[in-house]
Amino acid sequence: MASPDLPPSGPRSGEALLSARGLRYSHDGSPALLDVSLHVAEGEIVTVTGPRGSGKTTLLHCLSGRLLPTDGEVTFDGLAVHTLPPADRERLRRDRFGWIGPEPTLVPELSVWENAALPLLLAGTGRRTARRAADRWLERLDVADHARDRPAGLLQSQRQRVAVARALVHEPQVLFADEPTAPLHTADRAQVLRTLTTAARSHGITLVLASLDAAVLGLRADGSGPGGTADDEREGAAPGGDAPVSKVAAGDALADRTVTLLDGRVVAPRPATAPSAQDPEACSLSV
Ligand SMILES: Nc1ncnc2c1ncn2[C@@H]1O[C@H](COP(=O)(O)OP(=O)(O)OP(=O)(O)O)[C@@H](O)[C@H]1O
Repeated sequence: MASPDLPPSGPRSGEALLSARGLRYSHDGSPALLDVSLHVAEGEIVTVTGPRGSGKTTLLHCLSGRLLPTDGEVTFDGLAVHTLPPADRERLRRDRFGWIGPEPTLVPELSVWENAALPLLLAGTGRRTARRAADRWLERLDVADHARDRPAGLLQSQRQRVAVARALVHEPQVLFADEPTAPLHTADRAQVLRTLTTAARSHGITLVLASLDAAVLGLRADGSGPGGTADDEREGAAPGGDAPVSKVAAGDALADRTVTLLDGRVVAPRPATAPSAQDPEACSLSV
């Protein structure tokens, strides 16, 4: 939850796990990000919203090292992501980040459980252990019955659930989710969003979620928001057999903080404009 004594600009860079400063990015000369700064604390759930074309996807791509910014910097856990050699950046993305896109991109030749277990298998985890972890997430996402099927035999919405399981199976430090509920029906959206945010809370995963979906902003962990389902009850047991999922207190919004982009700039919370004498960084467009 956003602590009331946090400044509206979000955590200061000194406390942040993930930081972007002065990010600019142009697609073939067409500007998509214009001086965006963002600091995300460990375990924080931040929603990035804004109209179509405002730069949400580009921001997540830059933060996760999938794109290198034209200007500015991205740091994660003390690492300058934008200057890492490609192989190191690849390893960082594979081992410590998770990614969910708006379309499920699964490997057609692999079974559903192998797809879900892929991050563990690539990291050298034994097949039996990887299978167990994948099965637990597939169950939680209501697709365990398809564990042995090929992705082609599933509905698009089921494939997206498998993609969500794959993003969570290695319990990444940061999970980037770009419109993760786009292929889902309204009722499914609520469950998948809740599974994502509950998993993030229980496993201390930092979540950066880009969404046009008003439900992300309006849903309540007690199910009182739009499209709430009874699936909360099933989320008590955490995959991995570790600490039970701690539910967010009733009435709390699922995201800690929302950052709004418009035309490649942060427009809310309003960026600080006046630097203070003690705080020279406060003059940057920082949220
Ligand atoms: N591959 C690309 N080539 C050229 N321009 C692009 C490309 N990807 C994005 N853009 C442009 O960059 C700007 C930001 O796009 P981006 O996809 O980051 O925004 P978005 O907020 O995620 O939009 P949406 O909600 O539609 O996904 C838009 O003007 C878009 O047209």
